[in-house]
Formats: sequence, structure tokens, C-alpha cells
Amino acid sequence: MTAVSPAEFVAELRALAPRYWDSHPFHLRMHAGQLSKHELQAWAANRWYYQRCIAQKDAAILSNCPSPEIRRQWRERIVWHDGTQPGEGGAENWIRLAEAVGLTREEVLDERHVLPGTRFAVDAYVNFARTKPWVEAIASGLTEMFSGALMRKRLAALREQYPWIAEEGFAYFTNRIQAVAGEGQATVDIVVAHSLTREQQLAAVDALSFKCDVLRAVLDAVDYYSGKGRP
Ligand SMILES: O=C(O)c1cc(C(=O)O)c2c(n1)C(=O)C(=O)c1cc(C(=O)O)[nH]c1-2
Repeated sequence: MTAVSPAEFVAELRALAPRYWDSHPFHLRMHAGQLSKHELQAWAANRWYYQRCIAQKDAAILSNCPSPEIRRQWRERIVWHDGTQPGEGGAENWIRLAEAVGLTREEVLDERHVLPGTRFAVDAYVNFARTKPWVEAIASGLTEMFSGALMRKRLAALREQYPWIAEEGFAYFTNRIQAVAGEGQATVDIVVAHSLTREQQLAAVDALSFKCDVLRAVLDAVDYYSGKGRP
């Protein structure tokens, strides 16, 4: 099989957009202002498990990647999530969001609200990065091609539909929207440059498809739980 052109390859990756979690029923209800406070709490507590595993996923990619250039670029992601000192970074800002929707830091950190489906899905993502070739693991993060638009929509919807959430809670999204603008294209460039055979291109498409399943599985779990009261 011959590799397709970079433009065709990127179009194949982008064609997975309908599988992205922006169209998941839970997100649609969120954007329409239909979620209860308890449902937003279940969402924030379960998304915490995703947020806290991302740095470990990225560290797994670093450990499998022999290229200093890529590692130099990729390690910034770990710094972004963990910060450079306690009390900083994306993970910390996620906890502030959870607090803004009425959870305590303690109940977020002890993960008492994390549902089995969330745990299985997110752990599968970390294991994918640990065990697959690093280019495929990086390709699985290409949902970032789609996440900027979703986060902008979500931020606007949360501010408008849930005015009781304090503005301090939104630092995660305001910072992340900026980060994703640059990282999204940089990630596409890495995947294109290092997927030279058709087999590698198809493996990258499969990796992105897998990741769409991971994200949807998290929301399926949260959605199934919805309406059952305080998480
Ligand atoms: O809010 C979102 O909808 C959303 C989606 C995604 C994504 O598509 O994977 C990420 C994030 N946020 C995010 O904040 C984030 O840090 C992040 C890292 C990654 C990744 O796979 O490495 N995805 C995402």
C-alpha cells in the first residue's frame, strides 16, 4: 500500500470529527442549560480522573520516544498540567472548577465519585500510550484538533446557562483554549512527519478513533449516572 499525501492523510483524520464527544448527548444537554448541579458535579469529578491521568499519559509517550526534539516539545505538556510548583497548572485549575460547581477538594482528590466506566476508559488511554508506538500515542491526542471549538462553546454555555458558577472556576478553560490553539497544529505536524507508510497512517487514524471511544465512554458513564442525585 502506498501512503496517501499529507493533505489526504489529515483529511482522513479530520473525517473522524463526527465521532468526537462534542455531539455526545451529555454535552448537548450541558450546552442547552439542562444539567442539574448534581450532574455538573458528577461531570467535574469524573473529568478530574481524565485530567489527572493526562500527565502520566504524556510521560508514557516521553518514555517511549527516542527523539530529543519531540521530547523537548512534548514535555511542555506535563509542565502545563502539573505546573512548576504546588498550586499551579491545569490539574489545579480543574480542581478549582470542581469547587466552583460545589464539590470539595477532598472529594475530588479521593475520587469517590469516579465511575467504573470512567476509570476503565481513562486507564485504557494511559495503557495505550504505554504500550503502543509513540507516534500512535501522539496521534490519539489529535482530538485536540476538535477540542478548541468545543471548549469555546462550552465556556460560553457555562457562563450563560449556569450563572451561579463563579468566574474563578473557568481558569482551566480560558488557559486551555490558548494552549490548544498552538498544540493542535504542532501535534498534527508531528504525526504527519512520522507516519510515512500507509500502515503508519492507518494506525494513526485508528489511534484517533480509539481516543474518540475513550472520551465517549467517559460521558456515557456520566450520562448513565445522571438524574440519580448527588454523585
Ligand atoms: O474539554 C474538552 O473537551 C477537552 C478535550 C480534550 C480532548 O479532546 O482530548 C482534552 C481536553 N479537553 C483538555 O483539557 C486536555 O488537557 C487534553 C489533553 C488531551 C490529550 O489527549 O492529551 N486531550 C485533552
